[in-house]
Formats: sequence, structure tokens, C-alpha cells
Amino acid sequence: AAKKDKVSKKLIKELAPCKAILEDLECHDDAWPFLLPVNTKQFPTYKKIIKCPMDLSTIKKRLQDMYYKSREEFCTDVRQIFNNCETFNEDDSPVGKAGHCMRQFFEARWNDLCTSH
Ligand SMILES: Cn1cc(C(=O)NCCN2CCCC2)ccc1=O
Repeated sequence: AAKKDKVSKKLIKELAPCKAILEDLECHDDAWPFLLPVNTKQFPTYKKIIKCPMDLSTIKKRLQDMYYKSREEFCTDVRQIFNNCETFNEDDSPVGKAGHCMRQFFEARWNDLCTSH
């Protein structure tokens, strides 16, 4: 039991900063394309082109459900959002530009977290 407790304490410590980063992503001015899953009725080709859809509301639920076993898994899901965005949108489109901006914002916050100890 002691070992398990140590692991879970470490995990809570790791994932708390992830929750903070997620909240900052959600309230960013350029977060509007990423708050909810892409509407595949509005964009019928999306499902065919994007094999692993991801969005901020899904990540929020996964955090709440203790789905992530490490902060790396959280980071991978966030990066999936921006990789999908680059695949589906032109760089100079409104959504494409928002994706590049949000990725820069995230990676800076991720570096802070990884270098702060
Ligand atoms: C990530 N992503 C998002 C879109 C998009 O247009 N989202 C709009 C969302 N609307 C804003 C207010 C209501 C719904 C298109 C392509 C794409 O890759």
C-alpha cells in the first residue's frame, strides 16, 4: 500500500500543473477552434483525414477521470490537437493561425513546468 500511495501522490503532484495549463489554454483568445470536438457534420471530411481527433474538453474529462498515468500522456494529447490542426487547416487560415499561436503558448508553458523544480 505504501508504494501505491507514493506513486499516486507523485501522479497528483505531476498532474496538478497539467490542470493549470489546461485552464490557461481554455481561456486563451485563440482557443475557440479547440474547445470542443470538431463538428464532423460541419466538416464531413474531418473523420476521414484525422485519425485521432482531440480537443480541450476531451483532455479536461480525461484529467478529471484520472485517465493519464503521467504528464507525458497529457502532453501528447495536447500536441495531438495542434498536429491535427496543421493537417486539416492552411497555415494562413484563421483556424490554422490560431493553432500555431496556441501551440507556441502551450510549449512555453510546458517548458516552464519542466524546468521549474
Ligand atoms: C480544430 N478545428 C476547428 C474548426 C472550427 O471551425 N471550429 C469552429 C468552432 N465554432 C466556433 C464557435 C462554434 C463552433 C475547423 C477545423 C479545425 O481543425
